[in-house]
Amino acid sequence: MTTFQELNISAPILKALSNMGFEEATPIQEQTIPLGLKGEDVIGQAQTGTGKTAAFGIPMIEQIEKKQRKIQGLVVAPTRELAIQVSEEIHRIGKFKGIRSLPIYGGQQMQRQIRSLKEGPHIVVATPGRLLDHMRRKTINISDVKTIVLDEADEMLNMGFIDDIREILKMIPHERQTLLFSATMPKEIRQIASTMMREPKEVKVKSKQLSVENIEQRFIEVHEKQKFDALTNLLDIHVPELAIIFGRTKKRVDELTDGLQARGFRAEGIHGDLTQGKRMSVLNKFKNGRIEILVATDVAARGLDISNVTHVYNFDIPQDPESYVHRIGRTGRAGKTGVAISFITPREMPHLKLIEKVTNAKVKRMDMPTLADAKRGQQKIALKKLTRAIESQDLDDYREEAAALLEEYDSVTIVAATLKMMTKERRQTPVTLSSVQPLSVKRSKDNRKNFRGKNDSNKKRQFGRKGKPAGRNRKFNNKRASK
Ligand SMILES: Nc1ncnc2c1ncn2[C@@H]1O[C@H](COP(=O)(O)OP(=O)(O)OP(=O)(O)O)[C@@H](O)[C@H]1O
Ligand SMILES: [Mg+2]
Repeated sequence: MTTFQELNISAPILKALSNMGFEEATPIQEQTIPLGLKGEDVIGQAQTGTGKTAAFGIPMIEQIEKKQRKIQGLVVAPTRELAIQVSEEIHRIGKFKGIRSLPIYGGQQMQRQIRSLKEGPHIVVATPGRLLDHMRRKTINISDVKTIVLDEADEMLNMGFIDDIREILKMIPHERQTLLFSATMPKEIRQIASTMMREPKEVKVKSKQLSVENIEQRFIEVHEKQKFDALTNLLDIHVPELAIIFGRTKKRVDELTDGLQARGFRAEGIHGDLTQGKRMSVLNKFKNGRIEILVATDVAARGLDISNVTHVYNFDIPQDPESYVHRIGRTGRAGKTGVAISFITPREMPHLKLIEKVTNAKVKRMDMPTLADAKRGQQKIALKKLTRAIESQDLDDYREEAAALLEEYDSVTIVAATLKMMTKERRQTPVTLSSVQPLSVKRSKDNRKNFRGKNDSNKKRQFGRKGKPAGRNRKFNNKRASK
């Protein structure tokens, strides 16, 4: 184990890391920070939740000249929430050095961002679309950037974002340092990446599997129509502290959220069609535990670091194995444990096999949960509460009544009645979801090519949002817009 002192990190950063409770460097930090400090280009791949943000954040911050009020570091991230989160983490790490970091993302007032940009941040963390808007309006100057990071690099270099990234890179000096980080890095993307870098050093943290070992991975084979009941039964059995449920489309997320609320769960949805204000308020409620379930499209699949997410449910199987890795990686972070359950229809079983192959992990089958299991789950909760009350000993106000009851009824009957009252009886409101097309898979040898569903075909990506031909609008039709 390596301490941050051993990595030659300056005192103000060390102080910040210690305040953040970071005692030792994680393996990806240990291996990439020295390279980053030397100014090398790095492709860093390590499992979800293992501290990649600090792995690129620390060397970037170390190389900033504080007195120069120019943007010297640029991080590009695929979603708004991630840009905000990364900017906050950079702010925390750079606090005692006096580093100013600014998130720039769509859905926020341009004027406000322009004002903040004028205040001279050292580091900007941006989503590509909004960054390009500022570049075109000349309201941002990135010609002094020394280090650029693509967080979630494989996502940033896939078809949906690649042209944006090329355009951004054109405006950054050639002698820049380029850092690419992700938990997944398919070969094709790695190749594209290396054309944008100078002799990149590739760091891949050795691990048997692509996903984190401390996530218990299971699947349930279930017909489409049984999915929703299976989900609510499972939730009653698991009683997650915080859970994320992933659905395939925005409509699906809305319907699932409504259905869960109808059955009495504190659930809210997040996807790309909501206003930025709504997206933020839902995410904050989830972080504070005011809602227990976040229903999401893949907009929440990458990078988000919310502690205490104990369960992830893939209500719909993700589009590709990489997406699976990122989705389940919202739990089991920073050494914690987590549970990930995927619902797989019989036709989708080949997808599961591919996920297992690509991630090199076994996803264990579990039985379909029944309503009786769910009721037992809720009884257990009541029992826990009752036991806690018994152990609290703060019962004197109730003893007299209790003694009186015991004269009339036997003790087992009284306890049974108490438990019954305390057990939450789930409303079994019928919920019907619109049907979705299962992911199609041709039974070819290389089924990876055919993994993407019909809704996500490349053909569709060549047209703008309203069926306009490719052009400026094309970028609105990539994954960013469809989440
Ligand atoms: N050295 C460390 N010691 C303790 N905690 C750490 C350390 N480094 C990072 N963390 C914490 O671990 C959590 C996960 O870190 P981070 O979000 O950077 O992971 P990641 O590797 O980027 O994951 P993902 O692939 O999902 O984006 C964060 O809460 C972060 O503050
Ligand atoms: Mg990350």
